[in-house]
Amino acid sequence: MKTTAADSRLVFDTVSVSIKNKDILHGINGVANSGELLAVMGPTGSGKTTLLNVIAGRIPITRGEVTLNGKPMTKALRRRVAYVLQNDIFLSNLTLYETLYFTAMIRIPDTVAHSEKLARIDEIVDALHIRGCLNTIIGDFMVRGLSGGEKKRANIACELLTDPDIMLIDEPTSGLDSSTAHTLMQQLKGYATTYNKTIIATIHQPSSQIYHMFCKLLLLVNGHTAYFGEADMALTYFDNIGLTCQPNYNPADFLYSSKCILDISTINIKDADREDQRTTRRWPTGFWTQYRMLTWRNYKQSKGRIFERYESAQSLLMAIIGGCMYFQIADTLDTFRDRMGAIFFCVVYWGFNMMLFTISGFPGERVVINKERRAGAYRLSSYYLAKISSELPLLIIMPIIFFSIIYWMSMIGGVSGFFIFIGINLMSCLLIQGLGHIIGALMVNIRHAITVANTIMVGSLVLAGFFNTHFPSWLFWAKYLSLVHYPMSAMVITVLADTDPTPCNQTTAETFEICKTSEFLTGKDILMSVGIDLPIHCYLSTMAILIVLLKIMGYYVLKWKKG
Ligand SMILES: Nc1ncnc2c1ncn2[C@@H]1O[C@H](COP(=O)(O)OP(=O)(O)OP(=O)(O)O)[C@@H](O)[C@H]1O
Repeated sequence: MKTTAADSRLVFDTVSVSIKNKDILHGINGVANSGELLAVMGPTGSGKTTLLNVIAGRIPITRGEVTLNGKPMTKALRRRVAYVLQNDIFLSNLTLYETLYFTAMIRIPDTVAHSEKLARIDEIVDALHIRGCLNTIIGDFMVRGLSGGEKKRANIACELLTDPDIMLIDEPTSGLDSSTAHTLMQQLKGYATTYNKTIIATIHQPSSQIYHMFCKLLLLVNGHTAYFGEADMALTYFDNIGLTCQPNYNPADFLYSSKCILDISTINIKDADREDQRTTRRWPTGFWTQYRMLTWRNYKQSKGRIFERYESAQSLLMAIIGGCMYFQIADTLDTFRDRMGAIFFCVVYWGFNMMLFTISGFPGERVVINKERRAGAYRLSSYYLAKISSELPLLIIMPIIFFSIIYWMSMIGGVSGFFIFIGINLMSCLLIQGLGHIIGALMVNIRHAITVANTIMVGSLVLAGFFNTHFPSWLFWAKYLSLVHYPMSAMVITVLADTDPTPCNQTTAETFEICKTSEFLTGKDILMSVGIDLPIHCYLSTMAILIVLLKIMGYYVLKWKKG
C-alpha cells in the first residue's frame, strides 16, 4: 500500500527563468513541506506551469536553485517527484484499466508483490471515483473514449500509483465540474496529510471551499511573487497593505480581482529538517518487467491499427486483384515479365504500406514515451526492443496472407519456392520497417516524414533498374542504393534461375542481346539483362545486415531525439 513519506522540505530559492531572452520568472521564493498542499495561483501567463517545470527539472534555471532537504535537486532526487501535466497524455487504444495496470506493473518496484500492485490500483480507482469507466478506452479525437474529467483523474491516478513523495499537478481541476473538482482536491489534500506527502498544484480561480483546503499559497503575477505564505493569512496580508476582501467574497476571486502589486515575500527558510535516507534506484523495475509490460501494451495499442478493417479489406482485395492479373503464370522464360510484375507488386505494395504504417505510429506514441521516460519509468532499450518484437507478429500476419494469395494464384515459383518467396518478402518488410522507425523517430512533423519516406520509396523504384533498358553505365552503382533492388533481385533469381533454357525463336527473345549469337536464352541471361549480376546470397546477406544496422540506428536516433 502507500507509504508514509519521511519529512521533507522542498525549497525554491530566488528562482529566475529566462527563455529566448524573455524573463518569465523573477526570483521566486517558496517552501513546500511534507504533509502540505501548496497552491500556485496567478492569472494566465503568470508563470505557474514554468515554475512546476523548473521544480521537475524540465527547464533550466537562469538564477537561484531548487533544493530538497537542503540538497540540490539531482536526477535521483527527482525520481521521488511525480508530475501530472496539464495535458492528459495517454495511448488512445488502451482501456483505463489497461493503462493503470501497465503503470502499476512498470512503475511500482519489482519488490512489491503483484497482488499488492493490483490492490493499489483498486484503492486509487475507488478514491478517484473512476471505477465506472475502467473498461472504457482512453480514446482520441477520432474515437470517443473517456471524458475530459475522467482523463484528468486517470492522469492523477497513474501518478498516484507510483506513490510519489512529492506531486506536482498542473491544473488538476480544469475541465471538472465544481463538485468533482472539490472531491478531487479533498482526495489530494487527504493524500498529502495522511501519507505526509507534498503536493504542489497550480490552480485557476478555485471555489472558496477549495481555497480553504490549501495549506500554503504562492500567488504569481507576471512572473513575480505577489504573495507566499499560509493560505489563511493571505487576506490579512493584503488587508495590511490596503487591499481588503469583502466578507463572504471568494478569496480566490478577490486575489485575482485585486491589484496584487508585485510584493516579493521574503521567506525565512530554515535548515533542512532531516537527511533523506531513502534509496533511489535508477529504475523502479528491472529490464524484463519493463520489456514484458511494454510489449504487452504496445501490442494492445497497435493491434487496432494493424488489423484496421478497411486496411485489411484493402490488402485482401489487392491480393485477389493481383492474383487475377498474374493468374497461373506458366513456368517458362517467356513469362519472365509477368513474374517480375507479380514480385514487383508484392514488394512495392508492402513497401509503401509498411513505411506509412511505421511512420504513422510515431506521433501519438512519441508524447507518451517522452512523458514516461522523463518520469524515469523505463529504459529506452526495453521500450525499443518491446516495440520491435510486439509489432513483429502483427506486422507479418497480414503480409503473409497477402503473399500467400498472390503466390498460389499466380504460381510464380512452383510449390517448393513458396517459403522462400514469403521469407524474402518478409525480410523486405522488416527492412522498410527499420527505415520507417528511423524516419518516424527523426521527424516530428508527420507531413515531412511522409514526404521523406515517399521520396526514398519512389527513388528506390526508379534506381532499382528493372524497368530501364538503357540504364546509364556511369550510374551502375545506383541500384545498390535502392531498397527494392535487394528483395526483388533475390526473388527474381529464385523464380527464374532454374527455368529451362528456351529457344530464341520461341520467345520475345529477339530483344535479348544473347539471341544474336546464341540459339537459346537462359534464366541467367535474363537476370543479367535486368542488372541482377550477383549470387542470391549476396542480396540476402546485404538485406540481413541492413535490417540489423537500421534497427541499431533506430535506437540511437530515438536516444538522440529524446524530449
Ligand atoms: N518556451 C517558451 N518560450 C517563450 N515563452 C514562453 C515559453 N514557455 C512559456 N513562455 C511564456 O512564459 C509565460 C508564462 O507561461 P506559463 O505557461 O508558465 O504560464 P501559466 O501561468 O502556467 O499560464 P496558464 O495559466 O495559462 O497555463 C507566458 O507568457 C508564456 O508565453
